[in-house]
Amino acid sequence: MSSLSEVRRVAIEAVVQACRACRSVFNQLVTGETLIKSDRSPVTVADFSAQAVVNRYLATHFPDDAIIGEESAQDLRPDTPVAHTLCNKVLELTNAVLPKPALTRTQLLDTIDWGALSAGRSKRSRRHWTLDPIDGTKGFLRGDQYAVCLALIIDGQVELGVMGCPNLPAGSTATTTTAQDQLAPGFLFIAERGRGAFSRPVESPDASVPIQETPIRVSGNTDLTQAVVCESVEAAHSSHSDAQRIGQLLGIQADPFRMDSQCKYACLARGEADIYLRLPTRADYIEKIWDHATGSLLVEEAGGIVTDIYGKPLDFSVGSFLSRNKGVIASSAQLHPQVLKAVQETLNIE
Ligand SMILES: Nc1ncnc2c1ncn2[C@@H]1O[C@H](COP(=O)(O)OS(=O)(=O)O)[C@@H](OP(=O)(O)O)[C@H]1O
Ligand SMILES: [Mg+2]
Ligand SMILES: [Mg+2]
Ligand SMILES: [Mg+2]
Repeated sequence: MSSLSEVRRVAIEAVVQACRACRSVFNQLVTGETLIKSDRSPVTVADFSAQAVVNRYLATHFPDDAIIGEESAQDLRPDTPVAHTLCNKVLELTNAVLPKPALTRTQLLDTIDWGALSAGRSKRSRRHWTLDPIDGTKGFLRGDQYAVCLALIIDGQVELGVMGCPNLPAGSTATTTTAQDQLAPGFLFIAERGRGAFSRPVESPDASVPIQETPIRVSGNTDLTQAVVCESVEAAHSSHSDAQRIGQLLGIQADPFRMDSQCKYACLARGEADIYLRLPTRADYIEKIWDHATGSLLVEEAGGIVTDIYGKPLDFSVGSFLSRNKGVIASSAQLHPQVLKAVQETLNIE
C-alpha cells in the first residue's frame, strides 16, 4: 500500500495536469465543441480530457483502487463522424499533457471509463476515488470559475481532497473572471483529514522556484450583518429565493456572492466568504458525491462545518449519491448553529 504522502503527490500531479488540459481546451476551442448530454448539461472536450488525465494517473499508480467519476465515454464510442472528430480532439489534448507513451483511441476510451469498467474493485476495496473532471461546466464555458475535484474516500469518509481552480483569482470576491485571471496560474487546494487545508498556485510562474503551500482557515467573523453568503450561479441548482429569505432573517446586508462550482467551498475555506448555501430546488434531486467530496473536506479541515439542511453531516458511504442528505449548509463553526436555525425556520423543517 502506498504511503499517504505518495497518494497526495500523485493526486496533486493528476489534478495539475488535468487543469493544464482544461486550460488548453479553453484557449483552443471552448464553445465550438460543446455537445448536449441526455441531462442537457454541456459536456466539453475538456471534461473528457480531464477525466482521462486523472484516471490515467490513478490507474497507473493505484491499479487496485476504484474510481467513481462523473463522465462516461459513451458519447465518444459510436462509429460516427461526429464521435470520431470529438474523440480525436480529446485524444490530442489528453496526450499533450500525459507522460509518454501516447494513449491509443481504445486506451483513451477505456481510461475515461476506467472506473465503470472495473466497478468490481469498489466491492473488494475499502477505498475509492471520486472525480469531477470539471465541476461548474457552465462556468468553464463562460470563462468564469470551474474546478477539477478529486477526493479519496476510505470506509465512507473523505480522507484526501485536491481541487484545482485555474481561473480563481487571489482573495477577491469578484463574480466575473478577467482576462488577467485567466492568464494567472489559479489556485490549487489540498485537504487531508486531520492534517489541515492548504492553498498553492496550480503551477509555478517560474519553474525554478519551488511551489509553497500555505495553510488556510475559515473566516473568524462572528458578525452576521457583515457575513458574505455564496451560492450557485444557476438558480436551478440552489434556490436563490430561499437564500434571500434566510439572509434577511439573519440580518445579512451584502448581496449574495454567486460563483460556479466547488470554488465556493474554496472561498469559504480561505476565509473570503462566510456561508455557503445549497438549497434544494426540487424534492427529487439527489446530490452527487463528486460535487461535494473535495469541497466539504476542504472546509472542515479549514475549521468549518458542513451539514445538510437537517444538520446531518454529508454521508459519503452510500455510493455515487448523497442519498441520505438534502442540500448543503457550510460555514465557520461559530456561525453554523445560527445559519442552520434560520434555514430550518425558513424551510419549515421541524
Ligand atoms: N437541480 C440541481 N440541484 C443541485 N445541483 C445540480 C442540479 N443539477 C445539476 N447540479 C450539479 O451542480 C453542479 C454545478 O455546481 P454549482 O451549482 O455549484 O455551480 S453552477 O452555479 O451550476 O455553475 C453540476 O456539476 P457539473 O455538471 O460538474 O458542472 C451538477 O452536478
Ligand atoms: Mg455535470
Ligand atoms: Mg459537478
Ligand atoms: Mg462536472
